[in-house]
Amino acid sequence: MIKVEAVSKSYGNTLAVKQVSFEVSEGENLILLGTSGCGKTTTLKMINRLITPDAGNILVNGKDIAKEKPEVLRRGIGYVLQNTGLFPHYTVAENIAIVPKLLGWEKEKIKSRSNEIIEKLHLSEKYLSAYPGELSGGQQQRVGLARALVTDPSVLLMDEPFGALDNVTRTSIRKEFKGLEELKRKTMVMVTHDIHEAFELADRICLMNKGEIVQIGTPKDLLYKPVTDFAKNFLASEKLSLEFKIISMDDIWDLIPSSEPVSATSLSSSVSVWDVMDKLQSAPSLVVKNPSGEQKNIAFSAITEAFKRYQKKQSHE
Ligand SMILES: Nc1ncnc2c1ncn2[C@@H]1O[C@H](COP(=O)(O)OP(=O)(O)OP(=O)(O)O)[C@@H](O)[C@H]1O
Repeated sequence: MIKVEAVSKSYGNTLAVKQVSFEVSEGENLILLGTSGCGKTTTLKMINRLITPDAGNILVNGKDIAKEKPEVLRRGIGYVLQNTGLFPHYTVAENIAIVPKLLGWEKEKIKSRSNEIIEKLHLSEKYLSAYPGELSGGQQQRVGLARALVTDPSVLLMDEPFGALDNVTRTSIRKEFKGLEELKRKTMVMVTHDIHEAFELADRICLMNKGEIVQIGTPKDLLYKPVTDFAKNFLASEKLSLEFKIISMDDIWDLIPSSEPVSATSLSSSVSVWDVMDKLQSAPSLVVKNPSGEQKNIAFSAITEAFKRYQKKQSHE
């Protein structure tokens, strides 16, 4: 659990972070989102004491971090840096082994855990002896994540973890990231300026502007209940595509007419409207099943109609 209480930081005359407070529950992924220079990275780096706040308190797992030795604190917090931050003259195995070595792990334990984490992140073991420069951007990103996860820390901080990747790699790695078992129990704070990334990965989003928090809430809160014009305008140009991605078939289930299923295979109703519409490009209809086992046959007209009605309902709430 992470608790940030009224934290501020200035660089000379620049007030980079002003009275920022938030909590991240165990197992939650909070994403700091905002325009360039709004204080996201400074906020993140204060959580592992890479930057010292001028005022306020930060607690990690109940302990005031100001009272802990920075190096001890950092060994317990996974950190994925912008542009991976891998040491170019260390092999992949050596990069991954940095924190385990500091913790005094036996050689064999380092080796077996490195192999395990590399496999979980879908990287071949053959890369362990390679140097970062010999890997693609996506592979380097996986190594950065492996290095942060190797000691299985309960807290993970990530600064634009997919920032250096091209759009196609970024989208696919993001999907994979979402499904990673190793990340399911982690308490995470992630920085991004990419709205779609934030909406796809966050449990809650902390929208920042000029060093201050504008709004903290679920993706749906931000879309349907923006608290200021800034929040509304920040998302305006992407609103429709974000809605397609965060509205699930569960959300619109009751708005879709019942019908007899016409296929033996079915999709889970937890999928997004976007995913179903994507699949409907190559099939006239498909069957979706909800958690109680009810199945509905979904065609393009039914889903668009239900989606429109859902949008209307939200705007009236
Ligand atoms: N070391 C520093 N010295 C002086 N000013 C700094 C320093 N680091 C950050 N700043 C300034 O503090 C403000 C917040 O910077 P920060 O990097 O936290 O923002 P950010 O939202 O992460 O931006 P970006 O997305 O561009 O990385 C900016 O105005 C930035 O120029």
